[in-house]
Amino acid sequence: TNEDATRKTMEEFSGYPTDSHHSILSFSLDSFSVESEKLQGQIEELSTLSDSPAPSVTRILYSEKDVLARRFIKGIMKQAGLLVREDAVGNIYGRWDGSEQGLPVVATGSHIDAIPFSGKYDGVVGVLGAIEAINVLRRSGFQPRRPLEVIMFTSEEPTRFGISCLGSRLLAGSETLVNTLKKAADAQNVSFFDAAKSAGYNLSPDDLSNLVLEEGNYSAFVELHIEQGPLLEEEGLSIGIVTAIAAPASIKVEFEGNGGHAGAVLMPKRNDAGLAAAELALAVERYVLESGSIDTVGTVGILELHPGAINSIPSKSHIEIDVRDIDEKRRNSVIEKVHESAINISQTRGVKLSEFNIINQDPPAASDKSVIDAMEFATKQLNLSHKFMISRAYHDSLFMARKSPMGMIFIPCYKGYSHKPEEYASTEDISNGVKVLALTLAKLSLE
Ligand SMILES: NC(=O)N[C@@H](O)C(=O)O
Ligand SMILES: [Mn+2]
Ligand SMILES: [Mn+2]
Repeated sequence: TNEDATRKTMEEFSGYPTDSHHSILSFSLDSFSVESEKLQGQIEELSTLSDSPAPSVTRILYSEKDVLARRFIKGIMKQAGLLVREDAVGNIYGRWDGSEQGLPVVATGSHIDAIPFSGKYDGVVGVLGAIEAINVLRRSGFQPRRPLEVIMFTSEEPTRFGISCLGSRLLAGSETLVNTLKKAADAQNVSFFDAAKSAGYNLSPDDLSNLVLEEGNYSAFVELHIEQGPLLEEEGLSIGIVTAIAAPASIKVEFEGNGGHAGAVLMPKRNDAGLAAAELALAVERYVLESGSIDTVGTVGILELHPGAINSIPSKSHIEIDVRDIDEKRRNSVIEKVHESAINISQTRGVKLSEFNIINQDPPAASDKSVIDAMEFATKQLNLSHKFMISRAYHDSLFMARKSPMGMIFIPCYKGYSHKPEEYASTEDISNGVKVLALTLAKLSLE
């Protein structure tokens, strides 16, 4: 019965027979105390390591602020008694060894990089909250059987080199990515390897290939994250148990026309690369809306014109398109239509389609039943309201799912805001998330 399962877990949990279980049960969970003020202080302190003014946060991969933030995280991991190490690309690991050596590890983690002018909580709650979850378990006298590990992944955000989930993708193994990184450069034309070097990561392409995780290295991976949507708040629920992560794709497109004088060149004579980009952006919206499902979303987050002068017809345009859906086939058919459109637009407007490059086209990921069960068990033990839901944002979990049973825990955030300074999650909601994560890790560590 469920009662026996709970009693069995609590027995394993505390290592004491449960004939006097009443106090142990209440003790165990009651002793689950999150130092929420301290945690909030850490979130605030980390948010000051930013290249944009408060309340916004901007923290780009391998920037000076990123290096300071990494040092900050390693310090807090050490304070939590974790064994800290880093890999070649700067994924940072904090381990708490289990009572049984050599068993596959239960891991948790997220990211601390932040896109331009975003908020304090995206990713950060899943790193600082994970370290606090370890502290919660230590304070309650728990002893892990399988080792527990907190991971801070390098560059979940695609800001600097246009590649999302760079650190976790490499752990999942991607020779395509290794080859892409060999020639990758940022907007200032700094190469990936030079940027890494400037941050203290002296690595070679081989180092990247060698990062791939061995099968079975992790027995489970759980990521705590703000929902980045409004549902939990709207429905007054504390916890979201994520069952699947939508499939993201990103495309880079460039058009080239022959530009010219905004006054002197008459409309019939123009090959305007700017209008080509604008027309394609609207086509993205049209195809997404015509997909027949609310789950299909499309965004043109970058649209740049060259030379970028009011009185000069754009001779070049660069746009970046983000298309997502929980249904991979439906998403891919949108991408095909967008590609056809780009070709048609280039022909009708007499501009050259100089680039149509699909940077990534990732499959969706499903959470694993064993991890979902552990998250549901924890949420119920803590008497927290919850729902099962999908993640429309992508996360490092999308790639960890390729190497380990995966699950995610969502907490509500203010009006579902994210990727903007108004992003906010309450101390109470964060604490609930930390407790659910702690109990989930404990259960998975004993299994
Ligand atoms: N979680 C999150 O914000 N991930 C982003 O990088 C995204 O664009 O989904
Ligand atoms: Mn994000
Ligand atoms: Mn994130």
